Amino acid sequence: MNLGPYRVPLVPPSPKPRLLGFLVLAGWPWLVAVSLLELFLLVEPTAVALVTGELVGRLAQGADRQDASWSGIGTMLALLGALLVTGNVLRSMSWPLAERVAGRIDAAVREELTSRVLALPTLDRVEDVAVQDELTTMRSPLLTWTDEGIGAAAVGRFRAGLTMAGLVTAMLVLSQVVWWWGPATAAVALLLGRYRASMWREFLRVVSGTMPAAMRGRVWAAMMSDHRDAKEVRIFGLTDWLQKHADENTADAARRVVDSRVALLRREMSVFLGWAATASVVYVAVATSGEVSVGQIAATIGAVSAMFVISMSSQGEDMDEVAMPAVDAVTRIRALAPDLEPPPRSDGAGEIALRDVVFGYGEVRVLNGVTLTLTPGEVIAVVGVNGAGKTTLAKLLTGQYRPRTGIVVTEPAAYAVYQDFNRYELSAYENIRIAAPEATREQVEAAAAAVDATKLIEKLAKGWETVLSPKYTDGGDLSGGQWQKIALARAALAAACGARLLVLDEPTANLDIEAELEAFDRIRQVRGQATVVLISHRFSTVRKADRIVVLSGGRITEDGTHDELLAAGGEYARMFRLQAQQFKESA
Ligand SMILES: Nc1ncnc2c1ncn2[C@@H]1O[C@H](COP(=O)(O)OP(=O)(O)OP(=O)(O)O)[C@@H](O)[C@H]1O
Repeated sequence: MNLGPYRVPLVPPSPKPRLLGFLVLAGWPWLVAVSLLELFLLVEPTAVALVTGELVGRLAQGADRQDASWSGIGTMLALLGALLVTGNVLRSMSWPLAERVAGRIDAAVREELTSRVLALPTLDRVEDVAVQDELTTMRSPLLTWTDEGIGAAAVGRFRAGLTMAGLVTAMLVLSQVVWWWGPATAAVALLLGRYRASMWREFLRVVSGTMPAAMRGRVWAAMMSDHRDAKEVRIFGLTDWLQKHADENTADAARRVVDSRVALLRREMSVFLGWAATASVVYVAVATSGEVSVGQIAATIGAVSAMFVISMSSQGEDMDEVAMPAVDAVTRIRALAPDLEPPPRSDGAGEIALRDVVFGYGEVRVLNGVTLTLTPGEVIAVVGVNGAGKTTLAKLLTGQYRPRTGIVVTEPAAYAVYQDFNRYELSAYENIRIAAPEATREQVEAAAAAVDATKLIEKLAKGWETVLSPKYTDGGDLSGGQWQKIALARAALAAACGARLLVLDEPTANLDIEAELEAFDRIRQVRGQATVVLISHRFSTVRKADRIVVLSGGRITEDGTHDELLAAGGEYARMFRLQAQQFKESA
């Protein structure tokens, strides 16, 4: 079934993603600093060659005439010393500075994307597979073995662009002797540099190709030691099986990387030999040209080695290869069209209602014309088989999804406890306070007391301050039911702090029957003015609601009190009797 353009599609990149465009995120002072430093370092080898040539020339002249101009030689020596010292100092700063600039770019990209995702008003956009894919791709280069992201690629590309300045300077020195020597040697340098860059690209492609196997290996290996997986790994005797999979995947990835690295080393040797041959030809040509001074010979030797250093130093294109999918992903996330309409909000009269609401995930329609009006302050239960769309309905009621068609009027002051509520690695106190960060200590403690969670918290190693995770020393690991009490305490706190709509999506599934009934009674007491929507498969609790609706086939098919629905003899009555029968039989 085609549901039409339910989501605003991701717009293809326009204009084309441009790596260098990310540089501005580092800030202009940093860019100027990198530019000046890199330009100096690129020109410095040639400047050293020139000064050396001049120095050697003067020394030779002086030796001939037995009257060396010592002041000129002294100046040249001072200049050479200054160049070498400054060059070495700046060279040691080059890498840290580039890293800093790259880090600033990556941080700015992360910050921007986080705020873009947070700005998406409804959850369906965040849950969109395409958006999640883009976010994963965007983050992935930061996780690869190269540890390089968009920032490093942009800086690399920028530095590669600057190398041309270095090459031109060295070329001019070489051309002083015979004009075409400069361009000819620079052409060879460029070709060899490009060949080397293409070899590295090939290597990176192989490494990227091994990432899935390496990741799989890591996942298998992690399952053997993860405390959550440990119980099944042991009971099913999976250790050897997992180890085999982990080894196979890791070994395969490692072998491909090593083979590729060896091939790369061999090819790099050929580049170096090629350059050695080129340099030899130039040296022989200079030495045999006859009309060249000793100084020019020295300058030529320096310029040739400067060209080699410059052409080999550029890693820019290699980094492009790793980062381009991320650059592409960032461009597409930036192009995410803003939502056309804001999420549903209250009309101010406290009304909460859905009218002819249609909603689906992708092509699959889940709600197919739901109409439901909640009376302020009532406790309404929603029942239905697994997958009927109860949680989906809850997310529409809390404004987290927008209906495809139809109208949702809801209460902005809404709070929900879903089945898969978050278990924050925070203290017990913070785990409850998170529902209303402005709450006072008294309110948090009262909320815990309201759902009978105080005792369990006080028994923890550090009481309220115990981090609720076994990963920490003195951390606490709660049972499923105990965690649900924490989640219910959040709901109680939200109600105490002004929530007008509480959605409880199977919040008591892990509690025993007695605890569940008690929890439900307590929530009723502390909810204040809030309307409560309860989703549950337990009819012992459901029957206590003021009203019950049945969700079936994407619609509300039954609506009434427990007694009314039993008397109607529909699906509710059938489900209720089935559960009641099971209880009788097992009693
Ligand atoms: N984020 C999602 N993306 C795609 N499909 C989804 C998503 N969430 C739910 N669904 C699908 O929508 C349907 C309704 O799911 P929902 O969770 O609303 O049902 P439910 O009535 O709460 O089920 P249960 O009683 O098992 O909790 C299911 O078929 C489910 O697979």
